[in-house]
Amino acid sequence: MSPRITSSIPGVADHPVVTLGRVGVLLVNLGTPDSTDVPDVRRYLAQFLSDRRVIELNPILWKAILHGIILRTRPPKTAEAYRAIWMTESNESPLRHYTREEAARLAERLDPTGETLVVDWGMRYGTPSVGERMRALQEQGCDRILIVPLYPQYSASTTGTVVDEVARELLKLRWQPAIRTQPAFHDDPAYIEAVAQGIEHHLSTLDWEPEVILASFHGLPKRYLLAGDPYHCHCAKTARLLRERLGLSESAFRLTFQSRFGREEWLQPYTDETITALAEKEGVKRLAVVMPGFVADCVETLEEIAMQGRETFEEAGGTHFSAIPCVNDSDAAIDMLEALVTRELGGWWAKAQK
Ligand SMILES: C=CC1=C(C)c2cc3[nH]c(cc4nc(cc5[nH]c(cc1n2)c(C)c5CCC(=O)O)C(CCC(=O)O)=C4C)c(C)c3C=C
Ligand SMILES: [Fe+2]
Ligand SMILES: [Fe+2]
Repeated sequence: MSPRITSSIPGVADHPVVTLGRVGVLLVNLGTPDSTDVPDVRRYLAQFLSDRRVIELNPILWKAILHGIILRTRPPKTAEAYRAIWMTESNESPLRHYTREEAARLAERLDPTGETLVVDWGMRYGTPSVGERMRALQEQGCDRILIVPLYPQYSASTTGTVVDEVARELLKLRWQPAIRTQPAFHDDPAYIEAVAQGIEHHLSTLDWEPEVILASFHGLPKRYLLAGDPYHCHCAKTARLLRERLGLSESAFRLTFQSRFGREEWLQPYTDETITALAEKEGVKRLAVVMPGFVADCVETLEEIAMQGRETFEEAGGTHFSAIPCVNDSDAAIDMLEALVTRELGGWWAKAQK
């Protein structure tokens, strides 16, 4: 057990006593609306799509398009997609549900008493915010915080903006905690193993075998790749490592990109076009899709792929379709997080445990 350093300011009677010496781990995911009501979805999209790491356009022009067109037309459609996948029992989106469960299960594994290490979770957009959870960790005596953006592949539009937000929070503080950030884990054996095991397990529950498996990643404007974003390369490496681990050929396991937004060119090949072409041009009847870029199931996996993707495939002549669940809060996912986090904490946690 760690000896705690207790600090207070002599002579200032009402100064809070701060117990230091704990380590905080903050899992951060993208974000999600608080409900499926159109105003809540609009508020969430407004915050998300105002982020200049996400939309790299002339800010004045984009503000006019966002408020003049997008936030008038998109929220009802997005709200409908969320309604189709909402977890009614806990009244929340799957992304929030699984992110919270991952944090709870990781805490249980690492330090069930919370004596030396506290695991928490937050969202880059919407609630609970990154700043709110960082403050909560500090209030619990965490003077060292590991930030874990839950994106295996690095992109400025996801990982980068989480780190920006953490830095903005630090700007407000006189007494800052020490910060570490979890690097991309797109090629980490623990992550590849968790996804591969998820694929194998899911396929073993089907009474048919896919002819092709698509590894479908969230897309990104091609412009961002050309500007130096490593995301495309990270996705390609993940797909190759998974293909090798599963022992599949390049035509049986293919890399695609989903979730296009706007009119410009995004990373190719596109998932929806590939699904149609596989059925129509290659005569593929049995297709499975895995989405390794998402640690937790969300509107993009459950609605866009599991629902719309199936419809697209069946309309094009396919007969068997299955969307493979993300690692979510499975044992394999917690094994992966435990491996990543303990490695990244290194001496930090060892010190707290002394
Ligand atoms: C230009 C817009 C977008 C970029 C760039 C972008 C990058 C990006 N996003 C994810 C992960 C997720 N995105 C999700 C939803 C979502 N993404 C965009 C747009 C961009 N994403 C929108 C408009 C939406 C909202 C839904 C919709 O209207 O279609 C989600 C799901 C959130 C949930 O609550 O379920 C995730 C996760 C990555 C990994 C990424 C870049 C690599
Ligand atoms: Fe997105
Ligand atoms: Fe989408």
